Amino acid sequence: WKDRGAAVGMRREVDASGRAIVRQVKKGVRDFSFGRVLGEGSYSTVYLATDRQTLKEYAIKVLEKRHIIKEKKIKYVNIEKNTLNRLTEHPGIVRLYYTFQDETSLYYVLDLCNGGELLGVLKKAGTFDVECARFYGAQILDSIDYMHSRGVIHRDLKPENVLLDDQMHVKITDFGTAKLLRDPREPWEPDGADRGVPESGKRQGQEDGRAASFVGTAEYVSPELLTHKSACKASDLWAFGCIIYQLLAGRPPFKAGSEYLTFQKIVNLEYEFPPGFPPSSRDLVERCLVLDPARRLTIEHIKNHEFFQGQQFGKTLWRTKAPRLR
Ligand SMILES: NC(=O)c1nn(CC2CCNCC2)c2c1CCc1cnc(N=C3C=CCC=C3)nc1-2
Repeated sequence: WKDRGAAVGMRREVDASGRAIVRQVKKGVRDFSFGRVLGEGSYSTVYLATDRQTLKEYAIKVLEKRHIIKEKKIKYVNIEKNTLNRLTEHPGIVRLYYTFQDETSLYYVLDLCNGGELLGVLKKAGTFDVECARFYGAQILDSIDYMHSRGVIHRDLKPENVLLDDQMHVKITDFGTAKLLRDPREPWEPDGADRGVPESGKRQGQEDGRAASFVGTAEYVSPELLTHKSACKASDLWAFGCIIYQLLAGRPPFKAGSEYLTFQKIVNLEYEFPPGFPPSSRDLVERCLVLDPARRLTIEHIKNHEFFQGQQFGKTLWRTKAPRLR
């Protein structure tokens, strides 16, 4: 597990002859003071942390080596690190600054998102109006567009994994479930290879004894993942449709008393719009929540949909002030 980020710190020291020197050093756990826990996964804990030298605050994800090895999760740890290393230049993706390790743990030093989860903000507001849903929808879509252009399928997009920074702008996180395409231009892996059960995923056995495939969070899982056991870029756009619906309705479109019943609703496309759901938003959701991934709206079609009329994407979008949440 090669650490990332060459010597990134500068440390003032005095050499043997008493001369002041500046030495380039790798950051390590001693360079940070750790604060409260921001979140816990089945094999990682994320802490608020402050760089003792620069006083800059970060989120540091700590993974326990012994547990990762015992649970055979080394592959997913590397998928997350390789994914974050591919996604370095976008304002809507949590940035990985550097990694280091000690004898017991691996450390990822990441952007801190003080605004918490989009889900928490939505729960407080109840529902978003169209202006807010359009702004947050645009930032999420712009981030998905960048991920896909870099050959990354997130596979577990949901409001809990959409964080907010100090400006209440989107920062997408948790790439332990991601799929890295060998060729970024492909919508999926040609050989359909898609195996693995990372942190927030569930293991789905295969009747024919084939290796288990990854399934994300029940409410946002795409029908193709449930029926064909493989994800493609359009699977993230299914989740996008679920998120837009949830921002405006205050609840996800597919939710039942158990995961199995939720999966049934998804594969049968069993959902309704609440009264008063805005018509152009309804049309967009209906064109994303299409069972056949090949017939789902593409990112370009979504950007040109009436719902996003007048909405800027790219650099302008990220310079726009977040709308006030009513
Ligand atoms: N799994 C991760 O990589 C991760 N997990 N968290 C905290 C989770 C809490 C539950 N919902 C999903 C996120 C983070 C990160 C990335 C890096 C990261 C950066 N900032 C925050 N900030 C938070 C602030 C308040 C509440 C929750 C998170 N959190 C994280």
